[in-house]
Amino acid sequence: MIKVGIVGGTGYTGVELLRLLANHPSVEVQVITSRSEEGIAVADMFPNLRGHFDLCFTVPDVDRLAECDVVFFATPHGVAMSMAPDLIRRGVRVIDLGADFRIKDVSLWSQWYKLEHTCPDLVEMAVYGLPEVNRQQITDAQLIACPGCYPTATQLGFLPLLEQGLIDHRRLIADCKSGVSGAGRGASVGALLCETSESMKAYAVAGHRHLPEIRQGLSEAAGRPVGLTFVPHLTPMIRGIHSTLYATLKDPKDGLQSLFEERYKDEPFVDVMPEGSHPETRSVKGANTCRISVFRPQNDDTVVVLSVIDNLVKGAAGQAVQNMNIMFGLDEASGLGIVGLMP
Ligand SMILES: NC(=O)C1=CN([C@@H]2O[C@H](COP(=O)(O)OP(=O)(O)OC[C@H]3O[C@@H](n4cnc5c(N)ncnc54)[C@H](OP(=O)(O)O)[C@@H]3O)[C@@H](O)[C@H]2O)C=CC1
Ligand SMILES: CC(=O)N[C@@H](CCC(=O)OP(=O)(O)O)C(=O)O
Repeated sequence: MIKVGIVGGTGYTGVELLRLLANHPSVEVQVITSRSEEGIAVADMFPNLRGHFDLCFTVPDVDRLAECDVVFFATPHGVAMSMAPDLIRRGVRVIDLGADFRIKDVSLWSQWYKLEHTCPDLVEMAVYGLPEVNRQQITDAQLIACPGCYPTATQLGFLPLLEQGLIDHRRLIADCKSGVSGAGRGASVGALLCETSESMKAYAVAGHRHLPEIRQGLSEAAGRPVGLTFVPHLTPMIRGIHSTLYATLKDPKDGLQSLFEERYKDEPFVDVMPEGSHPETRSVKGANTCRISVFRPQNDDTVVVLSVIDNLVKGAAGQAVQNMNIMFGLDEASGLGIVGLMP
C-alpha cells in the first residue's frame, strides 16, 4: 500500500482527493492536515466520507508527512514550496496541486504570483503533470507540478493543432468559463450564491495568472512562443470548465476530426466526441475526463475547439491521482473509473 499524506484537506481539491482515494485499491491515507480544523474527524466535516476514513485533521508537520511515500499539496500557492524541499530531501515524492512549480521562469512566476520563490532549484526538477504530454517524465519524477484547471482544458484543446503546425500560433483565443468551486472553499464574498447565480461575468481580462502557464505549455507544443488572449468567466455552476478555443488555420482543409481522434486515441482520459457534437460540462462532472469537439464553421479558416473538464477532477485532484498512478507504476486509471454525473 502506498502511504499518502494530504496537506490542505479541508479545501475543495483536498476533499476531492479523499473522495477519489476512498475508491483507490492501492493507497492508504495516513495524514490529512488542516490548521483550522485540527482534531476534527474528516467524516464529521465531510459526511460523504463517512465509513471511508477514520482520520482526524492534524496541523501540518513535516516529520509526520515524511513517513508517507507521497504527499499531495492541495494548498494555496506558496505553501508547497515552504515544505517540499525538506520532504524531497527525505525521499518523499511530492505532487503540488497549486502553482508553485508550474512556471519554469521563476522571475515570471514571481511577477504573476507576487511572491519570491524560495526554491528555484526544485522548479527546475519539477515535471509538469499533464500526462498527455509528459507521461514518460512523470514516471520518474519526484516532484509534480499539477496543471491549473483552465490550463488543462485549454492545452488539451489546442495541442493537436499546434503540434502539427496547422494554425497561426500568434493569434490564439481561449474563451473560458468556470464553475464557482474554482475559487476554492475559502473564496471571498464574490463566490456567494447571491453574487454568482443568475449572472455571468468575465474577470481578469487584463491578465490572469494562468496566462503564463498556458503560454508556456502551448509554446512548447508549437516549438516557438505563441500569442494568446485568455478570458476567464465565472458562471453559475458549482463544477466545470468550458473552454471555447479559436485559431486561424494556415491551410483550411478537412481532416481535423481524425487529427484529434488520432492524437488522443490512446489517452484514457481524453474523449474526442463525434463530429458535430457539443460537449457539456455536466457530462464530465465528477469524472477525470476531458471531452473535446473540433469544428470548422462554414468550412472557413477558423477552427473552433470545445473542451470541457471538471475543474476539481481532471483540473485538479483527478489529474493529481492520475500522476500518482503513473509515478508508482500503477494502472493509470486506478481509482479514477468514475462516470460523469448526469443529470
Ligand atoms: N478549486 C479548483 O478548482 C482548483 C484549485 N487548484 C489549486 O489547488 C490548490 C487548493 O485549492 P482549493 O482546494 O480550491 O483551495 P481551498 O481554499 O478550498 O483550500 C485550501 C486548503 O489549504 C489549507 N491551507 C491554507 N493555507 C495553508 C497554509 N499556509 N499551510 C497549510 N495549509 C494551508 C486550508 O486549510 P487550513 O487553512 O485549515 O490549514 C485548506 O484545507 C490551490 O493552489 C488552487 O489554486 C488547482 C486546480 C483547480
Ligand atoms: C473561478 C475561479 O476563481 N477560478 C480560479 C482558478 C484558480 C486556480 O485554481 O488556480 P491555481 O491552481 O493556479 O491557483 C481563479 O480564476 O483564480
